[in-house]
Amino acid sequence: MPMPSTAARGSYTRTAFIIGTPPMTPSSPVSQHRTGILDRLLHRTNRKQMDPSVDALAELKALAGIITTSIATIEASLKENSLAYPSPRAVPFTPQSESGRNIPEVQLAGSNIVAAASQLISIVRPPPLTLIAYALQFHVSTALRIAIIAHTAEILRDAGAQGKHVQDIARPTNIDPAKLARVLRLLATNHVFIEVSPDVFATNRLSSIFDTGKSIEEIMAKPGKKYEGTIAFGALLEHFSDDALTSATSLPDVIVDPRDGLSNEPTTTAFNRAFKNDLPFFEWFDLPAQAARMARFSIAMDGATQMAVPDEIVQGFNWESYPEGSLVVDVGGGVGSQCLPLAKKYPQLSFVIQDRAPVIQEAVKFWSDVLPGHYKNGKVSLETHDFFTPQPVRKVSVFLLRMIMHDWSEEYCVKILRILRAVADESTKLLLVDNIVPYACNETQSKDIPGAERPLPPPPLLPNLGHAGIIAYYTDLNMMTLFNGQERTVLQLQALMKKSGWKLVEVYYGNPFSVGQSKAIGVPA
Ligand SMILES: C[S@@+](CC[C@H](N)C(=O)[O-])C[C@H]1O[C@@H](n2cnc3c(N)ncnc32)[C@H](O)[C@@H]1O
Repeated sequence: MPMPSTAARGSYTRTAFIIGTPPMTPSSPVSQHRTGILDRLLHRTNRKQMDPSVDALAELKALAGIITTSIATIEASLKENSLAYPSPRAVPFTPQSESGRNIPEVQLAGSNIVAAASQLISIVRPPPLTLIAYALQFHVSTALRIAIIAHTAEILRDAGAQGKHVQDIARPTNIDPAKLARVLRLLATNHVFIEVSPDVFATNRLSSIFDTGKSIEEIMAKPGKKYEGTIAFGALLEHFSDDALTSATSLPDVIVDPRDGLSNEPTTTAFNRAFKNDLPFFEWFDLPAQAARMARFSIAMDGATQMAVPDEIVQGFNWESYPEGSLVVDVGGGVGSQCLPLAKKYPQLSFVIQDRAPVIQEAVKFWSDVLPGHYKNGKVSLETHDFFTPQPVRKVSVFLLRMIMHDWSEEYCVKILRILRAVADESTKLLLVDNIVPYACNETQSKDIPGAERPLPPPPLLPNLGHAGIIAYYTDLNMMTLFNGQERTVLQLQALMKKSGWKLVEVYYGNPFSVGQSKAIGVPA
C-alpha cells in the first residue's frame, strides 16, 4: 500500500484548522485515530489514481480543450451574426441585450463551457474545500436576499463603474454598513457586484438583474410595492431565498421521518414543518397574513417568464398550425404571463387562463395593463377554477400546463390530467411545459420518443451536461421541499401520461440553458 504524502496530510491539517477544529499534534491519540481514517481514505484514493483509466491530468487537458474550442465557436458565431457577447460589466441586463448569447450554437458552446469549467474546478480544488464550499452555499442565497431587501442594485444604478461607499449604500435602509459590506463582498466574490476599492461597491450585469428600475425614493415611499409594474426578477430570487430556503432547512428532518418521509401529500412537506402549518403551499398563500408573499410569487412567475430567452414558450410547438378561434386553456396559468407572447405572436388564438381566485384577481390587473384589447374583446378570459374539479371548458385545442406538474406528486398529477382527458376531443393536445430532467448517466430507453434522444456532450463531460443544467436539479429539490412535487424525467412523464389516458408523442428540450421551458406533448390515448 502506498503511503499518503505529507503534502496531503498537511492540507488536511490546514483544512481542519480553517473550519475551526484544533490543529492536530502528531502524538495525540485523537490525531492518530483521525490520521488513521485519513490514511485509509487516501490509500483508497491512491489506488484509484493508479488506475490508468483515471488520469486526472488527461481529464483536465480534455476539459480545457472543450473550453478553448467552445470559445472559438462563440467567437466565430458572433462574428458571423455581427453580434457582441454581453460583457459581465455591461449594465443593465435586459433580455434584448442577450441576443449574442442566445444564438443557438453560442448557447450550446456556452453550456459546454459551464459544464467543463465546473467539472474542472471539482478536479482541481482540494476535495474538502469543494465540499465545504457546497455545504456553505446557502450563504450566497441569504446574501442575495439581503442585497435585494437593502435595494442595493437600485442605489448603485446611477453610480456607474465608480460605485459607492457602503456607508451610502446602507443609509436608506439603516442597515449596519460593516455588515452590509461583508454581505456584498461575498456576492462580489461570486461575481455579483464589484468591489471597486475597499468597501466601495459597483453594480454589474449580474446585480443589475434585480434592479427594478425604480428610484430608491419611490421604493421607500411605497413599502411592499417595490415590484409593481416592473420586470421583477428580484421577486423570484426572494421567493427562493426566503420561502424556499427557510423550508429547505427542514428537508433532511422530513426525509428521515418514518411517516412524513414516505408521504407524497402536499401537507407533510419540509415547508409545512418549517412554517409550522398543515396547509398545501398555495392554500397557505391565501391566508391574509401571507398576502405579501402571495403577491410576490405571482410577480415572480412573471419575472421568470420575462427574463427567459424571449418567446421560448413559442418554440417547440406548432402554434402556427391552429386556425382562427382555436382555444388554448392555460390550466393553473398564474397571471397568464406565458400566454402573453403567444397572444402577441398568434392573434388568431383565444385563451382561457384558469387559476385560484386570488391569482385571477392579479391576472385581471396584469392583462388590463399589458394587453387590454385582448382582455376587453374576450380573446383572453380569466377564470377562477380549481383544477381538481371538472373542467368547464369544451372544444379545447391545447391544454397548456406550465410548471404545474412539477408542483404535485404522481397521484395528484394523474387526477389533474384525467380531468382534462375527460373533456378532450380527438384533436386536443396536452402541452406540459416544465423542466425535463435528464439522468446524470447515459439513458437509451426513451430514444423512440420523438425529440427525446439528444447527442451526448463530448467526454469527459457528464451526459447531462453537469452544471449547465444544474437549475433543474435544484428546482427538483425545491419542489420536494415545498410541495412533495418533482421535476420529472422523460420516462416519468411518459408513465404519467399513460396512467391518465394520454400518450406522450413528442418531447422538446429547448435550449441547453433552458429552465422550466421544456415541452412534453401528449394526445388522447
Ligand atoms: C408554479 S405556478 C405556475 C403558474 C403559471 N403556470 C406559470 O407558469 O407562470 C403554479 C400555479 O398553480 C396554481 N394552483 C395551485 N393549486 C391550484 C388549483 N387547485 N387549481 C388551480 N390552480 C392552482 C397556483 O395558484 C399557481 O399560480
